[in-house]
This record gives sequence, structure tokens and C-alpha cells, in this order.
Amino acid sequence: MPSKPHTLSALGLISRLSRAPEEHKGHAGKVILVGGSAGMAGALLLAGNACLHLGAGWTILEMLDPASAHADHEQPELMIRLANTDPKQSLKQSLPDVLAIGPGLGTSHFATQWLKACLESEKIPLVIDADALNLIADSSELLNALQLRNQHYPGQTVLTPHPGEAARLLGQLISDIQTDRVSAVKKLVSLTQSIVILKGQHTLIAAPDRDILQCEQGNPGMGTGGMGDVLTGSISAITAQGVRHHLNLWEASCVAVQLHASAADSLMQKGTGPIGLTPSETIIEMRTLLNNLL
Ligand SMILES: NC(=O)C1=CN([C@@H]2O[C@H](COP(=O)(O)OP(=O)(O)OC[C@H]3O[C@@H](n4cnc5c(N)ncnc54)[C@H](OP(=O)(O)O)[C@@H]3O)[C@@H](O)[C@H]2O)[C@@H](O)CC1
Ligand SMILES: Nc1ncnc2c1ncn2[C@@H]1O[C@H](COP(=O)(O)OP(=O)(O)O)[C@@H](O)[C@H]1O
Repeated sequence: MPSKPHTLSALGLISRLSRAPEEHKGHAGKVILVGGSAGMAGALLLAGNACLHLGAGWTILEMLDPASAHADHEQPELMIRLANTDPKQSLKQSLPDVLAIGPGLGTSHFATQWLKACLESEKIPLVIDADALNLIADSSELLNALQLRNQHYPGQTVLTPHPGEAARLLGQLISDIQTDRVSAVKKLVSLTQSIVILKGQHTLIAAPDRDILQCEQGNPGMGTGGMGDVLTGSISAITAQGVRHHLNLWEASCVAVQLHASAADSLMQKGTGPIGLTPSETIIEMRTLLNNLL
């Protein structure tokens, strides 16, 4: 991998998501997103809303918090259910095209069981975010399971750490990560053998045997809780459509990162931000940009 990253330029791939007249929801794929423990249901709802608005055929939320596991009247399209106490069995029955775990997941024993089941799941794309990354940082058993998954199914797992999560994974300080982000993303790839999206200003995307790419879009208006959850839902939706529209997880991740940051820039140009720019507004702007680029 060269030390100077190339510029991310992935929006041209969006035309592959164009829909033929006969297509139905089965062609857009089924996504299961796991997270939403007590007090953090919003994180999973944001990821779910992004997934729905970016085009997944079915969006299913496995919500860990019983008090939040009910239909959302604002967004009844989301299939929200209480996370099953037998995650392995649940995943076997649901047959998702894409799995994502982390937004608002927490670090409970139940959260760990779900993460284990996701890491041991069959060969489907897996997005790992937020607390799921923190759990891996704290457990050599989970890290081994992640490495093993990548040995069996290379290119099927993407991690989306912000600098805080990256620091925990590498056992470094956030300041070390930010001083040399290219070196940090290389270390994360080497440690996990995954596709890695190191978020923050000038997000980096890297993977084994690929050039490192740097996103030139984005702005500090994106510094609002929930913005990363939107990215997780977006990667999942684009990957799910990619299964039948010839976009792999790497390509879908590149598209989602650039679309996410470009939507935030577009909103800022219109005066919706940087101050007060919300993740929910960003989802709707991403949908508009995506449809304009088909
Ligand atoms: N509506 C909801 O329910 C929401 C729920 N959420 C859920 O909350 C859970 C906790 O997740 P979290 O990310 O808020 O806290 P955490 O992992 O402790 O890291 C924060 C620290 O990391 C750093 N840092 C981050 N970005 C950085 C950057 N660009 N550049 C540099 N540093 C950066 C920074 O450290 P500092 O610089 O302050 O030392 C910051 O303080 C998780 O499950 C999540 O899904 C959220 O999604 C929000 C919406
Ligand atoms: N100054 C910035 N410039 C560009 N992008 C930013 C900036 N600050 C935050 N972002 C982006 O916003 C998102 C924040 O994600 P994250 O920290 O995981 O949020 P949360 O955990 O609250 O959902 C990431 O995509 C990150 O790249």
C-alpha cells in the first residue's frame, strides 16, 4: 500500500444500482441491523432509516432494548423486533443478504452473544460499527473470530471506526491515530484483515491488497451524534442492492462514504449547516443525490 492515499472517486459506481422495470424488493436485498440497547435505540433507528431511504428491499432491526422494540409510527416500513435470545438460530432463519452490528449496541453479555453470532455467520457482507468495535478491542476471542472470518471469507467484512474506536482497537491514544491516520488505517487492516473505514475529517478507506483512498468531501457539520450510524445503514443498503447489481462490499463502502460526505456538503451549501445539521436530514439528501446519479 502506498503511503500517500489516492482520492476517493466512487460516485460513478452508483449507476449500477439503476433498477430494471421488472425488479422487486427481492432484488434490493434484505438487511438485518443489530443494536439499540437501553438509551441508545435512536442509533439503531438512524441506521435503519438510512438503510430504508438508501434503497434496501427489507430493513429489519434487531433491537436489544425491550422498551424500544416496537413499530415506529413515524417509519412503519422498518421491521423492528426484540433481539432474539438465540442469535445464531435467528440469523439462520432470517437469511439476510447483509448484516450490520453496532449502533447503540452497548457492551452487555447479550450484545457480545449477538456479535459472536454475526462473526460466525455464513458468507454474507458484515458491517461492524460502534460498540461492536469496542467489544472486539476488549476481547482476543472476538478478534480471533474476526480474523478467522476474514480468512474464510475475504472482503466480506467492513469496520467503521471513528478515531476513538480506532485508538481502542490499536491500544493507542486518539492523538497518535490523528497524527498519522494513514499509518493507523494500515495497522487496523493488518490487525483485522478487514476493509477499514477510518472516519473523521478526510475519511480513509483501506483493505488488504488495495490502495488507500481518502475522501475529500465532508465538513464539521457532520459532528453530530448519529452521523456514523447513518453511514452504517447506508453501507448496508448499498451493499444489499449491490448483491444483484454487481457492487461488492468494498465498492459499496466507497460509494456510501463519498455519498454521505457529499450530502453533508450539499446541505451546508444550502445553509442547512454546518451548525445544526442533523443525521436525519443527511439521509434525505443522500437519497436525492443517489437518485440524481443513477
Ligand atoms: N441517538 C443515539 O442513540 C446515539 C447513540 N450513539 C451510540 O453511543 C455509543 C457511544 O458512541 P460514541 O461514539 O458517542 O462514544 P465513544 O465510542 O465513547 O467515542 C467518542 C469519543 O471518540 C473520539 N472521537 C470520535 N470521533 C472523533 C473524530 N472525528 N476525531 C477525533 N476524535 C473522535 C472523541 O474522543 P475525545 O477527542 O473527546 O477524547 C469522542 O469523545 C455507541 O453505541 C453509539 O452507537 C451514538 O451513535 C450517537 C447517537
Ligand atoms: N470535521 C469533519 N469533517 C468531515 N467528516 C466528519 C467530520 N466530523 C465528523 N465527520 C464524519 O461524521 C461521521 C461521524 O461518525 P461517528 O463519530 O461514528 O458518529 P456517531 O457514533 O455519533 O454515529 C463520520 O462519517 C465522520 O467521518
